[in-house]
Amino acid sequence: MESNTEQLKWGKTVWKQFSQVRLQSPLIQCITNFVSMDLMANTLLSAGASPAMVHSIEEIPDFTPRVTALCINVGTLSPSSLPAMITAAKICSQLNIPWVLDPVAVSASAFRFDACVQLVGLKPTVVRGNASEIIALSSSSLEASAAKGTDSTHDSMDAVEAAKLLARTSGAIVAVSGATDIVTDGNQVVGAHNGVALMQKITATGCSVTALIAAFVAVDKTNALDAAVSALAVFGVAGELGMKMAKGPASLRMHLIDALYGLDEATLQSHVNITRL
Ligand SMILES: Nc1ncnc2c1ncn2[C@@H]1O[C@H](COP(=O)(O)OP(=O)(O)OP(=O)(O)O)[C@@H](O)[C@H]1O
Ligand SMILES: Cc1ncsc1CCO
Ligand SMILES: [Mg+2]
Repeated sequence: MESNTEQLKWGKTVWKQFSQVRLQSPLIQCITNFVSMDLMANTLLSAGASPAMVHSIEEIPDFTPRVTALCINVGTLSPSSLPAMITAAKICSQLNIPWVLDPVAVSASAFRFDACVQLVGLKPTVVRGNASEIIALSSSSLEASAAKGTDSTHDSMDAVEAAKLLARTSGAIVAVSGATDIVTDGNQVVGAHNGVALMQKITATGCSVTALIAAFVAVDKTNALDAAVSALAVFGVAGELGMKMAKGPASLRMHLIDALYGLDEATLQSHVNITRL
């Protein structure tokens, strides 16, 4: 357990960044999968951000330069959706707009693996995946991964070295979700221990926390590591608070969103559990 002073410091950082999201209401473009759109948009709205699920390649040259941050998620990737993702990522990289990549089920196929490798090459600010996704993406071959679907078959702590390697080779901040959420720039490693296991039984909680990371990075561009830690901690605390009222995954989904919307400084500070690893 980290010292009280360290916890208090993290509590202040997390609250400061969350307050900025509420104050600035950053416009977050999400090019995401069909499963996650609803939960992702509602997560962003309850956190105070402004979501826009604008996907069409025809709209990207007009729209993407005006967003505060972009979230790209390959969950239901197709040959027709990939060019829009690449175009939007290129615009963000050129215009210094932060963007975040969620490599959902990166090992599902060679097409998806190659697409994720290409997107990582377009310099995302943050890459957030579950442990199996980050382990697969950090290796250079598709064969290395056992998990082919969207759920992790690894513990997040098993992915620390893979996350550091991916951060060093890509230049991105890498976040791994799980019982302990891990965030690294390739050197420092921070663990956020909030959340409840039942969050894994609600589809798209991972996708939604990636979008929340985009909202936090949008308001603190120069400190993407802390922003990613803060977003993961806030979402985890909302899960813990929601769990007090939930009867199962469906009601947890509802109560998590309510808890995120109503989260106040004192409650956040007393729940945040972040340590350097
Ligand atoms: N065992 C656990 N204990 C506490 N929180 C957890 C646990 N597992 C996952 N979480 C939390 O659940 C959320 C989703 O993480 P998860 O690793 O399930 O993402 P994912 O596999 O990418 O999900 P999806 O693909 O369905 O969006 C994160 O906020 C994470 O911190
Ligand atoms: C279940 C599922 N399939 C493709 S994307 C997605 C949402 C969780 O990642
Ligand atoms: Mg996922």
